[in-house]
Amino acid sequence: MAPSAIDPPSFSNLSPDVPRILIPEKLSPEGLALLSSSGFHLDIPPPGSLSPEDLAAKIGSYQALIVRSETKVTASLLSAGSKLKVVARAGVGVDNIDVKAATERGVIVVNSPSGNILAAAEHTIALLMATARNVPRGDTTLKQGKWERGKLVGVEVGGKTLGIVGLGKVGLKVARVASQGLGMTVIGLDPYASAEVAKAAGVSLVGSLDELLPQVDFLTAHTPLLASTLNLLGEEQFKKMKKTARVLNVARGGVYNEEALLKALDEGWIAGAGIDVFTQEPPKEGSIPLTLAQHPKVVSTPHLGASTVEAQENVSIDVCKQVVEILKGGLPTAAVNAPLILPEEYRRLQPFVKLVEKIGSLHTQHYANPNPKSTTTTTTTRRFELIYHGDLATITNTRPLFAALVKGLVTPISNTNINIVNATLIAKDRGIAIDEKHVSSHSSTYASAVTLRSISTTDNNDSDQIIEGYVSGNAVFISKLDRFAANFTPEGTLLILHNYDEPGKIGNVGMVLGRHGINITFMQVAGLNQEARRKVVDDGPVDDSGNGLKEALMILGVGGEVTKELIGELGRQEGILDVSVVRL
Ligand SMILES: NC(=O)C1=CN([C@@H]2O[C@H](COP(=O)(O)OP(=O)(O)OC[C@H]3O[C@@H](n4cnc5c(N)ncnc54)[C@H](O)[C@@H]3O)[C@@H](O)[C@H]2O)C=CC1
Ligand SMILES: O=C(O)C(=O)COP(=O)(O)O
Repeated sequence: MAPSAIDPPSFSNLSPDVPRILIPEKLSPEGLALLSSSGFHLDIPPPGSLSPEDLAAKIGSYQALIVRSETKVTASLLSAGSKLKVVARAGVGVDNIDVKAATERGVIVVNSPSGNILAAAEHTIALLMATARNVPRGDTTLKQGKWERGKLVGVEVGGKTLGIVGLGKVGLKVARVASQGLGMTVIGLDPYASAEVAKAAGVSLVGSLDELLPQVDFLTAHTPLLASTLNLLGEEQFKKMKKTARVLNVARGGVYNEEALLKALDEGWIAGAGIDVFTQEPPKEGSIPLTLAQHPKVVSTPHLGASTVEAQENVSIDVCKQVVEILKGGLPTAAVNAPLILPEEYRRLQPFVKLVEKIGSLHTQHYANPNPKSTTTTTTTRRFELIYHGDLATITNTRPLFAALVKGLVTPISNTNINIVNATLIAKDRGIAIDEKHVSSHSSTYASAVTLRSISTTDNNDSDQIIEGYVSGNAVFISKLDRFAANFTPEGTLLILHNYDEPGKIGNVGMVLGRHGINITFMQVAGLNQEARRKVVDDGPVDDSGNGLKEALMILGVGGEVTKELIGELGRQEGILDVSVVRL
C-alpha cells in the first residue's frame, strides 16, 4: 500500500477501544499496511514536524509509538504516555530510548535487530571507498565546472590493512566484504568476540587499541554507544595512527571524540575520515559536529547507514508485526526488555534468573577489560560452566537460566536482545559455549547457589575465572570472585579494585573518589579465601621481610559519574593492581 493510502485519522469519530499508533518519523509503507489492515488507527504527522513538546502533549492518547533514531523517547515522554503499551524502534540502536524508564512503566520496547545490518555494512564500504578515492569532491568540483584530476589522486584499499573495533553484526559483515571482496588484511579488536567467529570472517584479533592503531590504513568502529565506548578514540589514539590513515564511523557519534578528530585532521595526525553519525543530529550551526561534517578532509553523510529501500522495508515490517502482536495481547519476537521467564515458572525461578543474569553481566564487565594496559596474548577460545548447587540442582528446566546467562554476558556490550527463544542461537553466533552442571551436594552454606566458571585458552596459557552467588529470600548476593570470598548485592555502579592487603589503601581510594565528587554507597573488602591464603604463604609474592603479600578486592558501590580519568587515577595508587567499573 502506498503511504498516501493511509488517511490521517479523524479523532472525532474514533472508537475509544481501537488502539492508536503514533508514527512521528518516516516509516516504509509495507509495515504501515500491516498496522492499518489490523484495524488500528494510525497518526502519521509529516516526519520531523512534532517538537518534543508537541509529542509530549499528544502521546497520552496512544497505545503505541514507532520511532527511528530522531525521536528522543525520554522518561518524561514515557510518563506522559499513560496508555502506552509499546515503543517500537524501526532499526537497531535503542540509545534514543530510555529503556529502563520504559521497563519501569511496563512499556515493551521492541526493535529490528538485523533488518538494516547489511545496509549499515554496505554504507561503511561506500564511505571507505569514497574517502580513499575522493569521490564526493570529484563529483562536487566537476559539477562546478572544474576538472581537478591532479588534486584528487586517491589511494587503493586492496592489500591495505583495515582495523575494525567491534565485531558484532555490522562489524563482521564489513570484515567479510573487506577481506574476501576487497583483498584487505583485516585485524579486529573486540574483547568479547570469539576468535573462531572472527577467523571465519577473515579477521585476526588483536588484544588492544595500542596494538591495532599503528598497523591500520583504515579504521572503522562498530560498537554500540556505551559508557565504555564513549570517546573510545581520542587524541592519544589518533596520534598512534599512521599519518596516511583514514577513519570511518557508521556506528554512533561519540565513539570517536569529535573535537579530537577535528584536531587530528587539522594537525595532519591522520589523512581523512568518513562519518555518518554525529553526537548531535542534525548538527547545529557552529557546532563541533557540523564543523567536522564540513571539514575538507571528511566525507560526511546525514545518518544514511540504514537508509536503503530494502532495509527500511525490513525494519518497518519487523517492528509493525511486533506492534500488532503486542496490541493484540501476544508476545513480540525482538523485545529489548522482554521477560526471560514464563509466568508459571516465575515464582520459583525469578530470583535465580536475576542472579545468573547479574553474574553474567559482572563477568563481562569485570573480566573482559576492553582497555587492558598491555596485551600480547589473544583469547582463542572461551567456554563457560554454569553450575547449579543444592536445591537448584533439582530443577530440570533450566532454559530461563541459560538464557539469563547469555543475556548477562552479551547485554553490557551489544545491542542484541536476548530472550528465551533466541538465547541458544545467539550464544552459538557469538561463539559462547556453555556447559550446564547440576551438583546436589555443595560445600556452600546456602541452600541454592550458582557458580559460573569461565575457562579461557589463550596463545600462552589457560586460565579460569569464577563467580559464585546465592539467593536469600528474593535477594541475590555474590559470594565469591575468583579467590576472594565476598558478600555483596550486585546492584548499581560498582568499582572493583584488586589490591595488596596493606594499611592505607582504603583511605587513599576514598580521597581520590572524594576529589572526583563520587559518593560511596557501600564498601566491602573481600579477602582471600582460606585455600588462597595458604598458597600466598607457600609461593606468592613477598614483602621486604619475606612475609607473604596478601591480596584483596575492594568493592565499592558508588554514585556519580565514573570517568576514565578517575579509573586511571585509582589504578595509579600504590598497591592497586587493577580497577574495573561494573554497572549492574
Ligand atoms: N548508521 C546507521 O544507520 C546504523 C548504525 N548502527 C550502529 O552500528 C553499531 C553496531 O551495531 P551491531 O553490529 O548491530 O551491534 P552488535 O551489538 O551486534 O555488535 C557490537 C559489538 O561491539 C563489541 N564491543 C562492545 N564494546 C566494545 C569495546 N569497548 N571495544 C571493542 N568492541 C566492543 C561487542 O562485543 C559486539 O561484538 C551500533 O552502534 C548501531 O547502533 C546500526 C545500524 C545502522
Ligand atoms: O538502526 C540504527 O541503529 C540506526 O542507526 C538507523 O537509524 P535510522 O533508523 O536510519 O534513524
